[in-house]
Amino acid sequence: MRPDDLNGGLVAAEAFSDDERAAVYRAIETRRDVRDQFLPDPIPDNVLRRLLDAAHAAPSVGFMQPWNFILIRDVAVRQSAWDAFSRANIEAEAMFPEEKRSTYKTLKLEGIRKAPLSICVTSDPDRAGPVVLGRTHNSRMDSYSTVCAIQNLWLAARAEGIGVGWVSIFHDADIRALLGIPERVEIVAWLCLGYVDALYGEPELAIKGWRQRLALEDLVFQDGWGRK
Ligand SMILES: Cc1cc2c(cc1C)N(C[C@H](O)[C@H](O)[C@H](O)COP(=O)(O)O)c1[nH]c(=O)[nH]c(=O)c1N2
Repeated sequence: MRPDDLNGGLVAAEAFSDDERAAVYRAIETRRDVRDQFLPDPIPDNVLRRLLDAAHAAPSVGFMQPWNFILIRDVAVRQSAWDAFSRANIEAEAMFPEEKRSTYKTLKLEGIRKAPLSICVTSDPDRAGPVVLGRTHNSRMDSYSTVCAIQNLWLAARAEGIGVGWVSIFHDADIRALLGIPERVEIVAWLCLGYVDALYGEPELAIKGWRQRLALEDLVFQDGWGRK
C-alpha cells in the first residue's frame, strides 16, 4: 500500500475474541522443545509452507529479513549432522562440573535422525546492504531478527501438532561444510521438525531435574536494574 492511499495502509486492529486469545496463549504455554517424540510422518508441503510463512512474517531490523531456511530431509545429510552433534556433545559433557556430568549424559538433546525434517536457519548480515536502519548501533540485530522468525515458526508448529527441537551443540564449521554455507552467513539454528502425539507438560530439562523455571517476580524490575 502506498503512503497516499486512504488510511495510509492502516487496517482495523481490534483485540482478539476470547477463543482466539486463548489459542494464542495455549500455543505459547504448551510449546515445547522436542527431542524424542517425533513421529515419522512427513510434513505435507502446504503445512510446511504455513510454517515458513509464519517465520517469514517475523519482525526484522530495518525489515532486512536476513533469514534463509535450508530444508534437509536427506538421511545421509542428517546422519552427518548427527555425527557433528555427537562429537560436540562429548566435548560439551566435559565442560560441566563433574557432579553434573552423569545427569548431562542421560539427557537427550537432539532429534536429528528421528525427526523427518530438519531446517537449518541462517542469517545473512549482507541482506540489506552495509547500513541497515536500526542496526546502525548494534550489529547483532540481524541475528535477533532471525531468532524472531524461529519463534514464529515454533509457535505455528505447535498449533499444527508439529514438534520443533532446536539443536545448537555442534561446531559451526561442521554444519557450514556439510551444507555449503558461506563464511559470511551466520548459522542460527538447526531445527528438527515432525508431528508429535505427546509433549512434556513442562520443559523436559525441568522434569529431568537439570534446571527449574525461575520465578517471574524475581526477573521483573521497576524503573531501573535490580529495583523491586
Ligand atoms: C537458542 C537455543 C538453543 C537451544 C535450545 C533453545 C534455544 C532457545 N534448546 C531448547 C531448550 O533446552 C529449551 O527451550 C528449554 O529447556 C525450555 O524448554 P521448552 O522449550 O519450554 O520445552 C536446546 N535443546 C536441546 O536439547 N539441545 C540444544 O542444543 C538446544 N539448544
